Amino acid sequence: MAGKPKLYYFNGRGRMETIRWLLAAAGVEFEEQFCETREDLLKLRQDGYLLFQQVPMVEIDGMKMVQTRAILNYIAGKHSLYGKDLKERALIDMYVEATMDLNEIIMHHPLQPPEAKAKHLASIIEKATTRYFPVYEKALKDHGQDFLVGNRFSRADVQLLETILMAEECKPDILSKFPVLQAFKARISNIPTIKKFLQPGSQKKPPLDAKLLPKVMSIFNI
Ligand SMILES: N[C@@H](CCC(=O)N[C@@H](CS[C@H](CC=O)c1ccccc1)C(=O)NCC(=O)O)C(=O)O
Repeated sequence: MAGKPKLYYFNGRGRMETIRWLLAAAGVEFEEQFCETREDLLKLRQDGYLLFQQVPMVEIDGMKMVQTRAILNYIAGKHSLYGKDLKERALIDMYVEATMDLNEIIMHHPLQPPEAKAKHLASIIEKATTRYFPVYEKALKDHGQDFLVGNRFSRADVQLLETILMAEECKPDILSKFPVLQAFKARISNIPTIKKFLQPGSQKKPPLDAKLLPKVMSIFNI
């Protein structure tokens, strides 16, 4: 039996956070090795650990996996979080590609220059409340089931919850017009593996703060 997955990234959310969420939701314990400096990243490259010279990289089942979506797809498939057939997987893919689009905008907010922050925040709120959340609200309302797809817990539920919480960090009352999503958030947060991940002291990371920003910029030369 292979050991625990090992995650290589900086000590923050970025592109690795959704992978942490999915492993935690699946009840899979994992280890982390943090890139604290650019030298740490360069060493991983020199040691041939990074297929495209980038992180996230996850050592899992004898593989050194890179590319966030590929890693997420593997974990979801391995832990039966990817629907029961091709059509359920197609719907799950549509839902999670959209949550990752919104996540992408939110995760780059701390990297915006000060003069662009207000406009960028407004665009996050506008996209979340007009393009994305109405779709999930309607889907859950129309089928009246507990989960987004196939009346069964899947990565779509995990990734939507992660995105809802990130959006609430941007605007605490962002779900005020989405009562079904409010109930969904409470229900999925109560799933034991997720409830544990939401407890203080878990491997869930805080938002990228001003203190960490210079370190991220130097590690990745941005
Ligand atoms: N397709 C791939 C892309 C993976 C990727 O962009 N990795 C980056 C670090 S994450 C990024 C750092 C700043 O842009 C960040 C950090 C914080 C928030 C958002 C992104 C990297 O390794 N940059 C070194 C280089 O590209 O030379 C995948 O989905 O996995």
